[in-house]
Amino acid sequence: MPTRMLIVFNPAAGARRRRRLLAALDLMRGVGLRPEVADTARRGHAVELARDAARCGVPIVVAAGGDGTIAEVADGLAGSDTALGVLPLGTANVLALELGIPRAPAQAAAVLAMGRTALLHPGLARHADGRELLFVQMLGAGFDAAVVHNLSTPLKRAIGKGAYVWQTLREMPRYSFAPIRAVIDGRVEDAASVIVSKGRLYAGRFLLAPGADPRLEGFHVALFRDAGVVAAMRYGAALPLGLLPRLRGVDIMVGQEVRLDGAGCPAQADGDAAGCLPVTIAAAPRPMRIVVP
Ligand SMILES: Nc1ncnc2c1ncn2[C@@H]1O[C@H](COP(=O)(O)OP(=O)(O)OP(=O)(O)O)[C@@H](O)[C@H]1O
Repeated sequence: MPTRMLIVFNPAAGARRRRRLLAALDLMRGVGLRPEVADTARRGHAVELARDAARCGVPIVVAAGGDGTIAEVADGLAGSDTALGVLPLGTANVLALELGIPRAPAQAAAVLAMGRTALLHPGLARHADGRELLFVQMLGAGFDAAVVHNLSTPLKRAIGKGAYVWQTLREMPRYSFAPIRAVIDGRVEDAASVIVSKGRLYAGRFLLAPGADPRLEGFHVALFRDAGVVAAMRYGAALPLGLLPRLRGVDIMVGQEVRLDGAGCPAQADGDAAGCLPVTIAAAPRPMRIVVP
């Protein structure tokens, strides 16, 4: 009996991604899978689609998109026995890179057909109004979140990662660099920006937190101590060179529970805007299974 599988796809992501999805679907059918596709109609819809599929006992729900879509599908599957699959069709695909999930449709389909799973430990951010947000890769507060909040989606669809570079250059002269207070398992730390990471990588293949692994519990918290344009330029230049974790003014701490405070400071989770501080971050109540190579 072929394995049932729901593929959750964001049609707003463009015709090129639809073509890559169709190629993957053909290959999946060829290796005995029975994929059904559900298109999202709006932001947040992937949570509902995944939750409904899990209630119906679908064994695997595949997020066909980037980290934002993966986080929404993971949110919908939380607490169920349905495994999360990934077809990396996003702009940065950080979780897929982290776990070695291939981008090419043929190889990605083969991974789903094998169905080997690992445990994934998502993070859960709680806002002051009680709203909760699940994330699989990272939550950023401060400068990188300002970039995400003000990023133009049409530009991102048109030029991909270049849109982040463009927006970073636009934010540098105008971002306020308001101070952030991080409380990591009770230790108080001050920073200009903070990234609470589940994984090693950031913004693609760039090294942020050596030793971090989304298959393990806990968080690596990168504290960017220095404020201002010059510091932001140093951090931005060190990232693609792989030097960020060793850079003066960057400290990485490990913890299980993180509280971030900073009046009006923007937050982003898995590359999507996630309101403002304060937030409290802890492990999601239950780990989940993810299909891996
Ligand atoms: N039908 C839709 N219309 C508008 N937005 C949607 C729709 N479906 C999903 N979205 C939103 O689009 C966001 C971005 O999608 P996704 O993360 O898959 O691609 P990406 O941003 O290009 O990839 P990456 O996270 O790797 O940069 C998702 O977080 C989701 O909330």
